[in-house]
Amino acid sequence: MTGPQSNIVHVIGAGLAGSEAAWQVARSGVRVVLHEMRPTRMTEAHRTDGLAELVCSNSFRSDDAANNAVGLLHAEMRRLGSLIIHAADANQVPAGGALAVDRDGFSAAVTKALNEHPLIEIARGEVAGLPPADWSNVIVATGPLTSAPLAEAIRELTDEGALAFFDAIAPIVHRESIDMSVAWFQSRYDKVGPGGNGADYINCPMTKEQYDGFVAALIAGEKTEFKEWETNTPYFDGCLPIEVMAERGPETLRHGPMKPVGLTNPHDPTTKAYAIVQLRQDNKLGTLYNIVGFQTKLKYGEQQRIFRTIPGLEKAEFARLGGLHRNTFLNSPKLLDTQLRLRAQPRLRFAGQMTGCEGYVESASVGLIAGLYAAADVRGEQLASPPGTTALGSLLGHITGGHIETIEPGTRSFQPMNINFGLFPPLASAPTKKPDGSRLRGNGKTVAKKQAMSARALADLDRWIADHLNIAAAA
Ligand SMILES: Cc1cc2nc3c(=O)[nH]c(=O)nc-3n(C[C@H](O)[C@H](O)[C@H](O)COP(=O)(O)OP(=O)(O)OC[C@H]3O[C@@H](n4cnc5c(N)ncnc54)[C@H](O)[C@@H]3O)c2cc1C
Repeated sequence: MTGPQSNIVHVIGAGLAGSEAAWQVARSGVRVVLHEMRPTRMTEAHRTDGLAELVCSNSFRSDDAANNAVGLLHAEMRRLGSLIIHAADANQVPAGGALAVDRDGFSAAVTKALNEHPLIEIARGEVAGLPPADWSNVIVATGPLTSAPLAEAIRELTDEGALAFFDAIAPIVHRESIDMSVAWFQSRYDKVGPGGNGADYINCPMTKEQYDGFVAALIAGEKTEFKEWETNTPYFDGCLPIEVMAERGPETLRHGPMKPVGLTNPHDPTTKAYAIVQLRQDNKLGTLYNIVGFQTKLKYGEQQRIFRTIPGLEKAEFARLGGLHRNTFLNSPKLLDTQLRLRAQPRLRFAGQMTGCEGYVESASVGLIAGLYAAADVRGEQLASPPGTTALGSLLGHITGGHIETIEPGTRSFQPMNINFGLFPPLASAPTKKPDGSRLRGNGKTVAKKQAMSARALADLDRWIADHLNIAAAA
């Protein structure tokens, strides 16, 4: 493509995020070059040269916009003219309440739409390092398996610890599902760290019998195997899976993440716990807590079964489960501004899983907003961020600032996250009554809360679209 580079957006990577970003840029009337390295170079997981290839499952998860956060994100993306959701809708296969697709039909539809758009040029070839200096408006959407030369160049631009090559994810629990008649708030030795108040952790006590049973369950629990290409990536610096620690000896965890020192159980102050599991606040809202040091390769079902044996977590609801796999992503809350631009080099904007979201839909949604931001830049405008009450806005909030750094210095704690209601700001007043005036109880309350959050999100998104975008919201 010839012409002044300042009028062109370059998108690197035509996966879920890059394809959506390119579509949104072009839809805004701005020219775009979409760079994709396949088929010249493949990632370890992609198999085709199709754009927006789904590397694993064919599901975009729940399509229930009223009760499920990812379903709500689908609805928001439909209102914003998403190519990815449109192609998914057009290539649906039956999957109950989920939006699942025929993967080949889906990828072919995305490829066709991008190929046929007059403002989009598709350039096949790897961007093997930092983009040329005259590319003034770039979206990097190269995904969890970004090719090595580009990943290395980005790492040099940031700093040693700012670009991760591995997820070592500890499970994250919804705060309201923790039984505080068993657990309690306290920091070890009541230490007040930066931003803390001396009672920053939730502690769950264990007796010797409970601890021994827990260690045995970790060792016996079914694990996910590493893929062959993952075994070559180093991950052992300070993020050993909890079951590997358990295998090293029965006392290892009691001297590691489960040490019982510096903590007193206010529910039973005279009894010393044999081991203590700690949970640390994970988002500014205080709605999510991660289980400290519990990164794991246990299968998801096993994690729920075993972690619910921890006193206080019997009814734990998990916002995400633990894991360990190859994933290239930025420490975005530090490195990116609210417009997803790299602070160190603002011509580079990031999108997709590299920003620290997780999942096909989330990656595409971050591509969508990155495309709108980039197109606004070309017009010399700045697009206001979507409201934090929307699914898109709350996900962006998590990526660019909502996550809190750990209160002990040194450990990097930002981890990729699926959209979930824990990322949304609480309602000004939670519903307490049904439409017939009777009181809501138990699960009914949770359902009503989610529905109220979803309704608030869609109303706020429609207002934002009317105020800031030159398109009509499609219901
Ligand atoms: C093995 C694996 C399985 C996963 N399974 C699921 C799942 O089942 N469900 C789910 O919701 N999420 C899954 N994910 C997580 C995530 O949702 C997907 O990886 C998703 O595709 C991320 O979207 P993206 O656009 O950020 O990256 P991608 O869709 O991976 O797109 C990145 C694109 O950039 C290209 N590229 C890379 N480097 C360069 C370069 N230097 N120059 C030019 N092009 C480049 C790649 O070829 C690719 O096409 C999985 C991730 C992995 C790694």
